[in-house]
Amino acid sequence: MEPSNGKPFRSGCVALLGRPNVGKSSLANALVGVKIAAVSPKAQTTRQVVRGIVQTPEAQIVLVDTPGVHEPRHELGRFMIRQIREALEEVVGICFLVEATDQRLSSLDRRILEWIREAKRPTALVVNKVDLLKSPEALWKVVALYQDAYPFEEIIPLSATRGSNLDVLLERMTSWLPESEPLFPEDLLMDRTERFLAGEIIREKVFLETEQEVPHSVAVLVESFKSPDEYPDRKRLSIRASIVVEKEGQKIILIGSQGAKIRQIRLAAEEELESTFGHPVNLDLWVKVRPHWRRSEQGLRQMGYGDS
Ligand SMILES: Nc1nc2c(ncn2[C@@H]2O[C@H](COP(=O)(O)OP(=O)(O)OP(=O)(O)O)[C@@H](O)[C@H]2O)c(=O)[nH]1
Repeated sequence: MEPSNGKPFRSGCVALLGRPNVGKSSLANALVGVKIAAVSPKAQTTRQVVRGIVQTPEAQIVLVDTPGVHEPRHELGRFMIRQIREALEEVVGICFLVEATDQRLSSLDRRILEWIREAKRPTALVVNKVDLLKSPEALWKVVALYQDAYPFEEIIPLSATRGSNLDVLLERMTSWLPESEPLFPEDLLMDRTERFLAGEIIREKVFLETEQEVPHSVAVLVESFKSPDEYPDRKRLSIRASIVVEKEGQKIILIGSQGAKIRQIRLAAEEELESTFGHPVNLDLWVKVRPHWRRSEQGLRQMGYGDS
């Protein structure tokens, strides 16, 4: 495949890596231009690697959005960490995301830097959330903090939510890619199905509407996903999903007084599903209890978190 400027086409995978909540999924969504991954102010929103595809005239950049690096406390956490390690083997470059307001290197950051050393890939320090900074001096401080710990090839300050400096990041990532035919079909935006995305949108709304341990105990199973073509009046997308929690008490919280909480979640999810898929949506939500599903491999597999 020849791009318009006559240079050979490039294609490859680049990892977005960092602690929970630094904005990896927000950056993936901003670069792809549509939502491919759930975003919330709570740590560990992302649980599975999602690949988002950015197509430019010269290149196809496959962004590998990874779960936040954390100290796992159960099988789900270990599954998330395994995926991150596997992703690092597949990529040709790494974007290490940190926050512009960071004051010191955490133990998680140090662990990530060890993995980066082992991976031996070109790595950019991506300082996200620069919109929160009050002065340019504050940016120099955070850059110096991380630069002292690792010789990054590139330093790119940006804001994923404001969309600033994304073009510079894309340019740098493109320079890492080998000459190659596109890895994915050109019209594809992500490596997951619409059904998967629907489940993630519902789970994101649970994260946004619940507190403490409840969001982390939740899995969403999309039981049925019928596109308008399959639905009798041919105009609505019809989705039935179970929100699975670990304890009866969590189920009561999720349903809320007279069903108020689950209704709020359903309305928020319907609104986003409609704008994502471009059809009116009928969302049927059920809450189920599966004790300790996060603690066993079998429980994880039942919730769709299987090792590929
Ligand atoms: N102010 C500001 N907030 C941001 C920016 N980027 C992301 N955020 C917010 O940071 C929070 C975490 O964003 P996510 O994209 O879910 O972070 P993540 O790194 O994918 O998180 P995990 O799934 O826990 O690994 C959300 O509330 C985002 O809106 C930014 O550029 N500026």
